Amino acid sequence: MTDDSSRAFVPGHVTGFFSVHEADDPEKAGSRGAGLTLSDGVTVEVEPAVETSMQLNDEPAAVEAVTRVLSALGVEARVRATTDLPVGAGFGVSGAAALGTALAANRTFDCGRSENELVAIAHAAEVESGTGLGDVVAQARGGVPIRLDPGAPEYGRMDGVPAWTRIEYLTLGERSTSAVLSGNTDRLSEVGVDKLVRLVEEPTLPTLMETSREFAREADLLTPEVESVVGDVLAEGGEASMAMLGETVFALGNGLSRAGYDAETCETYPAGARLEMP
Ligand SMILES: Nc1ncnc2c1ncn2[C@@H]1O[C@H](COP(=O)(O)OP(=O)(O)O)[C@@H](O)[C@H]1O
Ligand SMILES: CC(C)(COP(=O)(O)O)[C@@H](O)C(=O)O
Repeated sequence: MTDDSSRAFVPGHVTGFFSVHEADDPEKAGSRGAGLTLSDGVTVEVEPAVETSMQLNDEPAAVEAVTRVLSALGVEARVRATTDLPVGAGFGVSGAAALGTALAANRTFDCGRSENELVAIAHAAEVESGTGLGDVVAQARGGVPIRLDPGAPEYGRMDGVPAWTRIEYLTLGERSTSAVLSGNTDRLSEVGVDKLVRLVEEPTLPTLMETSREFAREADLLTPEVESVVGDVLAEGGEASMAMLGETVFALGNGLSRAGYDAETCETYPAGARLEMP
């Protein structure tokens, strides 16, 4: 790191179920739903540059939400994001990169914004890019977030499942979030609201997993591969579901390895996105 660079860490976030809420103002648009933030996340380093550029795991990369954040702050920067998480697989990597860029750029360039203002900038950038609706506010909160109302901090009401757990995940392939979000989401949203009502009545991890499984099936998002892996975990007495929106299965505890899969391991992340010590 150079003297004038700053670094932030943002947890990954898997959504279990969600409903889409559109609005003209991207700060008011978003999703309601629930998921888990993860100790596996994205580290973002920002330093001043003559012209904006971005790298993801040391390769040149384009994440629209990141460039939108830099434009909103009126700065040109070199952004370096690193992550062990698969990209485009339902872990909110684009939201994490946007939020990490907002936090680190604010410090590097002395932009003088508050945390809520930076979350709002990253949320709006993510919504306008079509790559996510609720990841940024969940990643800013940490834990096992329940998104009661959609939108940036000024609008979105949040709660959480008071829990900590080890998590395993297995990615079978990529799935474009923007392709799903730009299609008809009426049915998906109807099911998502239904599951939210259930989870609010009983805010526990088993209910989160059960409602997530029902959502994936009833909203017609399951693929045969994901369904078969989830079925194997359940058959061994474990809890698993599909990460929205990706070809990814996540399980509580050691559910995937117990079913014979070679899975990645992490845990829920108790806190929200944060700047790191220089
Ligand atoms: N190697 C890559 N694979 C997939 N997406 C990538 C890659 N590099 C950059 N991107 C960008 O990252 C973003 C991924 O967004 P999304 O599909 O919502 O996935 P995620 O669930 O990880 O947030 C998109 O903006 C895409 O253009
Ligand atoms: C499910 C999704 C719309 C996209 O999530 P991802 O593919 O991880 O960017 C998320 O942002 C949400 O609102 O819950």
